[in-house]
Amino acid sequence: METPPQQAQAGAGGGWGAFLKSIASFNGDLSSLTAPPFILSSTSLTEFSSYWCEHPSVFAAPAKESDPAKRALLVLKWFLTTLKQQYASRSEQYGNEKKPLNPFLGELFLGKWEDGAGTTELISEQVSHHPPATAYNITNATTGVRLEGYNAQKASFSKTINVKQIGHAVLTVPSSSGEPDTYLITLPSLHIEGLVFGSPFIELDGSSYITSSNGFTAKVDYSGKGWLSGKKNSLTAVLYPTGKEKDVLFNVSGQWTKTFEIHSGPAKHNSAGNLVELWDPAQNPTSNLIVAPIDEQHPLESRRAWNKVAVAIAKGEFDVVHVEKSKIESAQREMRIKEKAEGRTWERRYFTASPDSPDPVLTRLGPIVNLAEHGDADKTGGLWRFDSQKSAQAHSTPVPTGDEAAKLAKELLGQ
Ligand SMILES: CC(C)CCC[C@@H](C)[C@H]1CC[C@H]2[C@@H]3CC=C4C[C@@H](O)CC[C@]4(C)[C@H]3CC[C@]12C
Repeated sequence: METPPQQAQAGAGGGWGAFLKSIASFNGDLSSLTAPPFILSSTSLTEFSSYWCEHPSVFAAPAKESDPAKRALLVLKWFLTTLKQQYASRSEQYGNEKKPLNPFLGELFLGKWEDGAGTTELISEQVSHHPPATAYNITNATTGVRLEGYNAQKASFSKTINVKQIGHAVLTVPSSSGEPDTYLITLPSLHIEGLVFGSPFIELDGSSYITSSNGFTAKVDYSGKGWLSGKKNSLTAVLYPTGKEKDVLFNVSGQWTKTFEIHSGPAKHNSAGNLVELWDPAQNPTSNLIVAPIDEQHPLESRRAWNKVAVAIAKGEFDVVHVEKSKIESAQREMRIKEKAEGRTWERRYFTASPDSPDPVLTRLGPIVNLAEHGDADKTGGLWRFDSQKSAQAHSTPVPTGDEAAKLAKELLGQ
């Protein structure tokens, strides 16, 4: 169905070669990259928020653990299990990484998981377009475990595409003994491998952190092929009481695409005797996200809004792709001009940008993981927080149908 890279390279007059040249001189805004057709995905970045919770029971598990250090370990374990979905699922599914659709302001992706963990609700919204930023909120109804966060990307070119993630996530774990735990999570940097061969895939770089209000910090180090372990997608992680990096309580090692092992104590003592757990994604199938059928969705929901583009991509009709994308882009441009003239801004449906006052979570935990108090708000269009009042309002408002839906689709998406 899709044109393999080699063919496209040979057939389309050096489409891939021209693309490689163009990225060598681009400005850092990934959404401005014009990629050759075969690398286009019909999935929008707003959908990527679901990667945080493809194992809802692992997500919710910390709520049932009474020991604070073990709770922090379960949070670290959950975070590590999400990496495979986040960063390798497209290459595993299609044979290579693809260029996702660039969401429009106000784009929504809504869904839920129903499984052994009960109901877990996903809300994802494009909260900024210049710069592009996506915010999400995921709540497990049974335990009250809740993740919220937002992210943007800053890319640079040096040998390949290097992506720094801007933004962070906050996990709240209710506890039976008083105050809920708050975990502040930072995001890894990544780069694209395999570019010159026309089969791009992701490798993670550097470190990321999880630090908690109950006094534990986890540091995760990423490395690829030809570095330390020599295997691609490698990771090591340590969990320690905040400020005492030498007092390693647990350590993790393995590959984020394959298996990883958790041992108690520092890595130098690792043996079968202190193995706490081995995580094998092959033994832990992901839970299926339930999304409303397209004709029952809100006109701004991702799969409904991009449906014509997605169909055209699947058929390989790239002139139609271009026409349909342009309709959305120009309707959006006009909407922004209109808003400006009327002195208003687009009302986000589920999130609100915090005012300039210091954010309580970032003030308390940010310094431990090198995150600024203002959350790099200038690079994400704001410091975005889930707004439960707005959400309640959205939940009680019926999804527009008929003429009302048609009017919205026309005005906002040019459809
Ligand atoms: C495929 C090549 C040629 C084109 C470049 C595509 C770029 C725009 C793609 C490739 C991989 C993508 C990343 C893959 C995974 C994630 C994790 C998710 O939680 C936030 C978005 C983020 C960080 C994506 C941002 C966009 C991204 C960097």
